[in-house]
Amino acid sequence: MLSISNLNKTYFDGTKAISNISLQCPTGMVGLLGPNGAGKSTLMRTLACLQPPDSGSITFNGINVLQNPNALRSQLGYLPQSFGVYPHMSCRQLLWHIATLKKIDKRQAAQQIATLLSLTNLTQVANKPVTSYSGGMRQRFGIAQALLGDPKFIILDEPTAGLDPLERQRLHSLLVKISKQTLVLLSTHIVEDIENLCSRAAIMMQGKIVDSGEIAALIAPLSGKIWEMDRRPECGIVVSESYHFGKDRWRVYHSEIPHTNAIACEATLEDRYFFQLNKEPS
Ligand SMILES: Nc1ncnc2c1ncn2[C@@H]1O[C@H](COP(=O)(O)OP(=O)(O)OP(=O)(O)O)[C@@H](O)[C@H]1O
Repeated sequence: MLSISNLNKTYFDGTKAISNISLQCPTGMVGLLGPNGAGKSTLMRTLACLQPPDSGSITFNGINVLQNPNALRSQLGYLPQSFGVYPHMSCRQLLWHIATLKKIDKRQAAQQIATLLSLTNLTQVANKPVTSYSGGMRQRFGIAQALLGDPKFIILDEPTAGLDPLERQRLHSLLVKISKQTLVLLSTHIVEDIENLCSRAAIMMQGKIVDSGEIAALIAPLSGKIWEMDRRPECGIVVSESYHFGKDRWRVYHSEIPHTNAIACEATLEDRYFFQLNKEPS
């Protein structure tokens, strides 16, 4: 269980990136949703012990993370939004280097590296420098290094960025499997991925958690009140305006049918997220 209490972080220029955040995350996959600049990466970097908060506390399975960051680091896998790699080192060499830093026993490291290369579909190119990789291949290397050492807490900041649909699907299957015994904190702008993969989610805006919990419970207040229309509605609250086959499509929140042509829809996490975005002052 990850437990965050009253966490605050203000940068030197006065930006309050995290504002009194409290959150409980049990084992499983937890989604972190929020618009650009909401503070998601700041929160994840803080949880990964890469920057200290100004105040607050973090515990993971009984470890006081801020007092004992090394105890967390040995159980942590972290994929940042962007990362650098040593030039000229191959993917395999880099994974061995990281395995050494994580103090993984040599036999276990050999086994894990072979498995992770296969799971991330990098075995064929494992001896090429990571700097020569395409964006998606590089991202898959990032995922492999995050999973090295069998971590009990995995933080993934936009893990599917740059992945083609097949690789994205492979990663999803892997994450669902891993999260049966591991806490996976997943931040992505693809709301559908969070709805499909996670049992719980937290919505973050302007440095604050505005709602969190089981995804079914987050969506429940919109249930039976979401309608889809091909024209701008005259009543109700517009949740989102999008396109399908190039044609306008509005999703509307209203307690009763807003127009004879409106189609009743199952409420989604995306509806819930847009509903929240519309409520918050920007
Ligand atoms: N090192 C820094 N110094 C000053 N301000 C920062 C720093 N890092 C982030 N910020 C600011 O903190 C706020 C939160 O940024 P953060 O990167 O955590 O948001 P985010 O939710 O991850 O955004 P995105 O979805 O765009 O990645 C933003 O206003 C950002 O400009």
